[in-house]
Amino acid sequence: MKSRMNKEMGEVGGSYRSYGLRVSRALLLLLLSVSCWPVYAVAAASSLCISTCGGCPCKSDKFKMRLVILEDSERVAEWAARYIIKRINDFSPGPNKFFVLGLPTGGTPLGTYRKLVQYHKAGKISFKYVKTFNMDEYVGIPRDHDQSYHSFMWENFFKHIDIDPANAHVLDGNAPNLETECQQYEEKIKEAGGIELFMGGIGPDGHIAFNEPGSSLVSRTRVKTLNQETITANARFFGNDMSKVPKQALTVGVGTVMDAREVMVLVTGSHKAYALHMAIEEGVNHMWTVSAFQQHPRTIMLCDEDATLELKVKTVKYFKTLHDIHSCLMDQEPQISGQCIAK
Ligand SMILES: N[C@@H]1[C@@H](O)[C@H](O)[C@@H](COP(=O)(O)O)O[C@@H]1O
Repeated sequence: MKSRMNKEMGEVGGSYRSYGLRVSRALLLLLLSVSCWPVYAVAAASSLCISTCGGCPCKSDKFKMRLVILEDSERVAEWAARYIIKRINDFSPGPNKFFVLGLPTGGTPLGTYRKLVQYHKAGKISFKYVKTFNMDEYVGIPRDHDQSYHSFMWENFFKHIDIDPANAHVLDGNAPNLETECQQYEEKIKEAGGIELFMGGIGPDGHIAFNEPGSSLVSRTRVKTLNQETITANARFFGNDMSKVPKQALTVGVGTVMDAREVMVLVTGSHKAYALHMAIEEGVNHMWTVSAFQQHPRTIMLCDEDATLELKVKTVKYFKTLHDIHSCLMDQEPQISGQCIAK
């Protein structure tokens, strides 16, 4: 009887509480709708403000995957370089606090490396207290081969900046024991404190690093046999002679990249458009390994207009609006196009 009374009292109390809750929720909504008005003016939808920021004033740094669309590859390179610089400088690295940066090779990040070198020469960024870990390396070609990823990184980036070569890590594709090399690479990343920002590129089949279609989405650094599409795509670097393209590589796993605190994937050109569609608009799928980053808490997919050709107009519009709002409200990234439309 007593317990029934208590229950009834509880229910009555509950209804008072839920009435109170409803009132405070209404007040909160009223407050949000007043303080969010610049966002509403742009987004024309209150749900956008709440789903992207978790509520105004949009200062949360927790995102789902973001897609930043810029006009062309030149702007992508500029944006990526400035973003890296901002992240390193905000981190304030020092002798006891190294910024750990993951890096890719390939044609796509070349422009970003060029810009980083320019900014370094202009005194805007130092790599003295930065440790880098590259994504991958071919197996079996000499380290000083002009197409090894060691040579690529040295020629295009490391030799132009003030990084201590001992802090610039690239997997050794000629190690006596390749499995041990891969295990030790994982340990070195851990010892360095994990990767703060991992920049990546993708192949036309949506692979990240050398995690070819069908790779496990929780894979770690390992030896990988390359598939025909990747060998064909990379033949351009070997005088278009497929027989000269290495057939195996060492690569960080999808899981290794997923462990990074932040990931930024560069995607440029119409030949990557289908991969971008699979990465953004379809579900997580090990046949398109880059799609795994839909489940990473802090991933930026940075692309040019050409790479969006296979996306729905609605998707492009949604992310473009979101990007403008974020750039403006977060003041967290470089403003390339300049104008903050929400202010
Ligand atoms: N292992 C590399 C990847 O890390 C790179 O992302 C991809 C795309 O290269 P590109 O940027 O030249 O298209 O090529 C290779 O497969």
